[in-house]
Amino acid sequence: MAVRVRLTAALGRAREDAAGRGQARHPSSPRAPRGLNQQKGAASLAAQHDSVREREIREEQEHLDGVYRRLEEKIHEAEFLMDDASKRAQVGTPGALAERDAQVFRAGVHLNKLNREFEDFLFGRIDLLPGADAQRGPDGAYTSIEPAEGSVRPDGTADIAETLHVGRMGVLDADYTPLVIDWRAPAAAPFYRATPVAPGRVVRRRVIRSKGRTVLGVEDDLLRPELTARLDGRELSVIGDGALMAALGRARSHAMRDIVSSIQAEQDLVIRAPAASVTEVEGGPGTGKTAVALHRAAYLLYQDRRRYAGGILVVSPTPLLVSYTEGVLPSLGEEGQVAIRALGSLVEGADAATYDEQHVARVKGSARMAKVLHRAARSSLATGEAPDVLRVVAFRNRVELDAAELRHVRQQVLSGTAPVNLMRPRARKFLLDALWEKSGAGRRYTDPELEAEAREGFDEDISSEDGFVSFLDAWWPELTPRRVLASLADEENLARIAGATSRPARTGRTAGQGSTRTAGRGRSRRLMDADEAKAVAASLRRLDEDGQGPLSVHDVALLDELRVLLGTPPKPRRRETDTSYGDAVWGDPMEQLTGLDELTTAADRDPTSRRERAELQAEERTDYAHVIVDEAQDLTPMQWRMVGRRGRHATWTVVGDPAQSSWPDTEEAAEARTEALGARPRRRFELTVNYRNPAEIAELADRVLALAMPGMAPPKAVRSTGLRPRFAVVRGELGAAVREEAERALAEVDGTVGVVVPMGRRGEAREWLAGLGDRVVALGSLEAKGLEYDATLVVSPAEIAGTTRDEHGEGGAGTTGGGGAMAGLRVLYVALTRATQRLTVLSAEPDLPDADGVPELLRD
Ligand SMILES: Nc1ncnc2c1ncn2[C@@H]1O[C@H](COP(=O)(O)OP(=O)(O)OP(=O)(O)O)[C@@H](O)[C@H]1O
Repeated sequence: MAVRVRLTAALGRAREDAAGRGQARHPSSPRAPRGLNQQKGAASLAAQHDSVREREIREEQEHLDGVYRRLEEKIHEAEFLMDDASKRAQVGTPGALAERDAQVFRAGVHLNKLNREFEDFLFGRIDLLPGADAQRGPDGAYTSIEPAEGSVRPDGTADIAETLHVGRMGVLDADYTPLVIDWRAPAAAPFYRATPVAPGRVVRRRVIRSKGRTVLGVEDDLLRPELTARLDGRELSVIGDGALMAALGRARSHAMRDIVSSIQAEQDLVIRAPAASVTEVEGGPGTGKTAVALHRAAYLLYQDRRRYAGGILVVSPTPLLVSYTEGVLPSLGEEGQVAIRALGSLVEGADAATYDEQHVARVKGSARMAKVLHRAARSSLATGEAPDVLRVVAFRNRVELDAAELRHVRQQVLSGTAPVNLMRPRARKFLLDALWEKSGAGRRYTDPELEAEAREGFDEDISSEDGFVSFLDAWWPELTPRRVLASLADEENLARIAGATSRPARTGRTAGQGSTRTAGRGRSRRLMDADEAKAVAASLRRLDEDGQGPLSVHDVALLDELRVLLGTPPKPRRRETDTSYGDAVWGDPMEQLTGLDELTTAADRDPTSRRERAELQAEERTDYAHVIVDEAQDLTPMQWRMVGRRGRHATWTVVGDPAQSSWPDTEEAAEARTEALGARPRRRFELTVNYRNPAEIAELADRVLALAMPGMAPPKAVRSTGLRPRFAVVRGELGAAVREEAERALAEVDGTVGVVVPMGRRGEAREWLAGLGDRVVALGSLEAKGLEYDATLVVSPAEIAGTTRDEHGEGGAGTTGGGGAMAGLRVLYVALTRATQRLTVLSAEPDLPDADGVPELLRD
């Protein structure tokens, strides 16, 4: 007989083993001191539990064995298809080759998927009441969300009508009954969405833990605890402590895991939101924004592979976050069509990981830089190297344009709006006009037709003169973004272009508005003050005059802006028609195949299409079908412009948390974001539960939130560990104290330890921690974004927040006052919310710790 115990109505869950392991989370069933008889009773109950648990695991194992038998059949089928396809290749007619290519491709994709060893291929199950109608969907499951009338009898009993197993991909039995439903299929939605308040047809939700082909355990949630439900005549049993808590309690590694088996209802709504226009998601630290964004990418590909063949771009703030998250999509069975890029790597050839000092970053990221670069692009032609006289021979006479005349011609050319490099034909034409005028030849003709003929000859003669061609090359050279950026390392040049004076420049929106005057005329509107120009120019001296050298993350957005301002020769646009097979459109079919390198497709043998495909890939790097922006609160206006260009025709998912923004000028960034996303309609979602931090850590972080964003509601921490944050004070040398606390944290947790230091101390911190192993990492405060560790050591909150004087170059976050001070507190908030288990705060003198070591900023 199955054992069934009802637990709190509030939780709406029942646990078979409430007498034992489940009690810590269910205060309504406290562990009472037990007498001997009670203990005996408990022992026999426990034995029963164990046998029910074993039986349930055995049943799931049988199901999993059946699934693998079916998968093996499919693998044999795929191998047969591959074999057959390679024989067709020997026939050699174009029709046979095309057919073979399609077959190779389909079989390869299939084989590749099936061969992938998922740790938990099958992870879920739902037991359902009969549906309100008897309709079945394409995956063989009933489509109705609501139960049929009368499915629950008046005495509170009901029969389970359908059991669905949920996994990483769908598997149908030979007779088309669903053995496993893909987690993204509509039929799997109730697995994530059902709650005790709105259970729909779901009576029991089960998470199955397996490794390879072995089922290790099951965890159940009872969604309708008031029912006595039977499956095949036997009462439904309920096992385990709950999958979510089990997942959250696991030690962390340096790679994010997928959450496919425990996605929560509010997260599922975001993942499955229709991809129309812009989906905006806000939520505090640890609410699963990054996880949800990545699962959404997998969901969108599943829903509409053809549409998203144009690529999905995930924009991440740092390379660290890219490498932390990049395993999630492959674990969900999706690779190839999703590019995860750090902001510093969005431009081809750039791979920036260096950070500018905050006051420099603030100027480089600001929208006024667009104006500065516009002027720079146009004034870069007028360098000292440009020739200042043009001499040609026309009608056997010498014709000459002097410096003033050439300047006039350049201004005329630049009055157009095209990108500078694309104005070269216009420059050529205006030069010829000026030479014709100067030669006086036009005045000799009264007949316009004759004049036009003579002019045509004149243009041809002059244009083919070597002297004219080399003049044009030197006078209107092709400019590269890197070179123009490097030209701003010259402080005088930058100050002139930016109209810099010693008076402070107006920041934000107003700074660049209203003026049409150009730097070339020397009366330009002021876009920077003298100090700003000096600091920005100095930061660019890392580059040589060709712009080669280490770029900062903020330089990359400037390069992208210049790329557009300067222009590149247009490429022929074409869509990916020659790589489509049947219903699906894919990148390169051969990339999907496993162990089949010896086979080539007809497309591969054709050099033209190979080139076209390479061009297509290059083109796709700047134009995606869907753009996902993670940590969106941190994009500067210039970065929004850069990202916006990559999704001009895209749908968007934008996730972020204003309370974690390290950008001081939030209004300016909001405007840039609006501009990047255009007038597309927005759909907003909020995530409210913090899955990362235990309540004890969240509570401390909330104090900083109250300072940084007064009135903002923090997310609710889902669990509590009873471990309060530790406060320590540096007594001697900072490095020794950091090392000691890091060692202590390493001893306390099994997984990772993150040591968050002010940006300027990154280098030192790595040395302090040398030799402690790869479980511990040192991070600058801005690098901690999005990451998490089992234990975190936060070093000098005041210095991280920038509330102390910055003596370390890149140091504190908010040294520029006003918005900068608030931004600094938000950076501290990020640092304090990285720990999944333990947090230590190490204070130095500027933190003004009290007798308990609690720094001033973190006191109540
Ligand atoms: N439904 C879930 N089941 C299991 N784990 C979850 C779930 N949702 C989130 N998590 C875990 O919570 C942690 C935080 O998730 P994530 O990093 O996506 O949050 P975030 O909102 O992006 O945080 P931040 O804003 O601080 O970067 C991760 O370890 C993630 O795996």
